[in-house]
Amino acid sequence: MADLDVDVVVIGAGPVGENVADRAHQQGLSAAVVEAGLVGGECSYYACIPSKALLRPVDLKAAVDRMPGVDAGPIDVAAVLARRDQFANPDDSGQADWLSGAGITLLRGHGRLTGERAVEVTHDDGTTTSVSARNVVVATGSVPASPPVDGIADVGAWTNREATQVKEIPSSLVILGGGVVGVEMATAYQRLGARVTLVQHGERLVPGTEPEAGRRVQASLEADGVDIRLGTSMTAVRRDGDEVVATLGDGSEVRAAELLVAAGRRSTTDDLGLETVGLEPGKPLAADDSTTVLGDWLYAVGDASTGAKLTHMGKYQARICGDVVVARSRGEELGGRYSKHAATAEQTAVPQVIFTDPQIAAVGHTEASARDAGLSVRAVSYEIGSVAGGSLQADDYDGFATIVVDTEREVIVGATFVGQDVADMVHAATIAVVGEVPLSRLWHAVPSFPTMSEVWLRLLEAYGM
Ligand SMILES: Cc1cc2nc3c(=O)[nH]c(=O)nc-3n(C[C@H](O)[C@H](O)[C@H](O)COP(=O)(O)OP(=O)(O)OC[C@H]3O[C@@H](n4cnc5c(N)ncnc54)[C@H](O)[C@@H]3O)c2cc1C
Ligand SMILES: NC(=O)c1ccc[n+]([C@@H]2O[C@H](COP(=O)([O-])OP(=O)(O)OC[C@H]3O[C@@H](n4cnc5c(N)ncnc54)[C@H](O)[C@@H]3O)[C@@H](O)[C@H]2O)c1
Repeated sequence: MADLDVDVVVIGAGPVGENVADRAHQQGLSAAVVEAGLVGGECSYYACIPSKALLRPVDLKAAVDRMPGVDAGPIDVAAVLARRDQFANPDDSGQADWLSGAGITLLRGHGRLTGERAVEVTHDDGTTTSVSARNVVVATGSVPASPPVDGIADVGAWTNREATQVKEIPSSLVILGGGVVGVEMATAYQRLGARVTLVQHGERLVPGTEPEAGRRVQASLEADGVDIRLGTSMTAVRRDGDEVVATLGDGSEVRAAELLVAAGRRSTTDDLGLETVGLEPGKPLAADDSTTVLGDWLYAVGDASTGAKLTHMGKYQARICGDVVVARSRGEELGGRYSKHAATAEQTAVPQVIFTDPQIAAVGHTEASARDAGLSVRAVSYEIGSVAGGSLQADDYDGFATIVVDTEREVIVGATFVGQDVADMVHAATIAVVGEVPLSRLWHAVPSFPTMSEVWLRLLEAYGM
């Protein structure tokens, strides 16, 4: 007999795990979540929330500085860090209270599968709780990947945790990785007073985006004074007194007070008992569109899975997963594409906002990824500064929009917006992509004057409407 028997046990109470439990519980199932660290996961304390709390003030100051007649004054770094603490104080009692208030059992400890529909939780004091559950959901998130750099384990390198919880901005920072974390943290730290060097082994920053987006962010970071080293890897790193000394592939050395490793993330599936159910530990769990991994009982969502490593996509998978578990518990058939039981947007319309200056807000395909997927596409671009709303938003507005049009169906399969304050513009594109709205109908979606959304009209005209 297990110590606890529930309909659903979720391993990992990050934003994604919490949402699965809530969705299933709200529809009448009993649910428990197992959490080894903080309820709320990486996103709340060490990732999305604190990083954006560091970025919003520097973004706002840059916008004000671009506007004649208003004066932002210098940044009060201590006040910025204090406000960050209000958002991301690593105390999870509020989130734990929310779970218990919602009627979801919280088991603090490390969860492992011990066989089909069976989980054991090892608590901090070494005691264990056995849980039997009709459904087991893996929502264990991810940890930073460690690139193969000699000496990296011995220099006290920062991960996203130290970077987002920092108490004092270091005089200098070398960042390994020019992906999303790398460019966001380069923006924040350079503008909060550190001298930043960014090392990226590819030829461009944020490689998954339209190439011009990476170039604009690079130009802006360089204008801020960030030293960007593209096309070179870090090969070795050592401490020399108070400094870290990084050796790059071209033989050059970079010295800085701290090193931040931002070289991607690895799904946390290595110590999860996956071998007890015939799965290989240490890899992202491959789930189908219904988020199912095995049979009708094992599911994977969020960063632990092969899906997009983004909070909003994980929470979308969580809603799908909760509804699938509920449907199966009621003996109902699962619906198809675009039902509540299929995470179809994972294949067609993943949105992401990168909070650099300029911001990059994109959804669906880039031109290159659409061609790689075998689509016949035409991409058109337009400078946002050339529409009245853009020129009013900022002098010399630096930014553009691109739409990728499937020429056979005449629908948009991807869009990218780059520039100041474009974050919220991407959702209109997400609706157009998911809705497969024909261009002939989009022509009647009239953007208000004078807003930056008028770029939609110019894009359609550029396409030939
Ligand atoms: C610096 C940074 C900034 C980011 N900014 C954004 C952003 O702006 N927008 C965005 O959409 N995404 C952002 N992301 C990505 C986002 O943080 C992740 O996609 C999101 O946290 C994934 O949620 P999750 O619940 O799957 O995993 P996590 O948040 O990692 O939570 C997993 C939880 O599972 C627990 N756990 C793991 N193993 C076990 C176990 N065996 N037993 C019990 N508990 C366990 C962990 O302690 C953790 O609390 C950012 C990431 C980083 C690193
Ligand atoms: N605003 C957001 O949505 C947001 C913000 C931060 C992070 N995230 C998510 O968190 C995840 C992790 O972000 P990330 O930036 O760590 O990963 P990433 O995969 O976006 O970027 C890692 C980068 O590091 C580079 N790299 C890897 N090894 C290297 C080496 N040895 N030397 C030099 N460069 C090297 C890669 O070329 C790559 O560009 C991503 O999935 C991202 O989407 C999202």
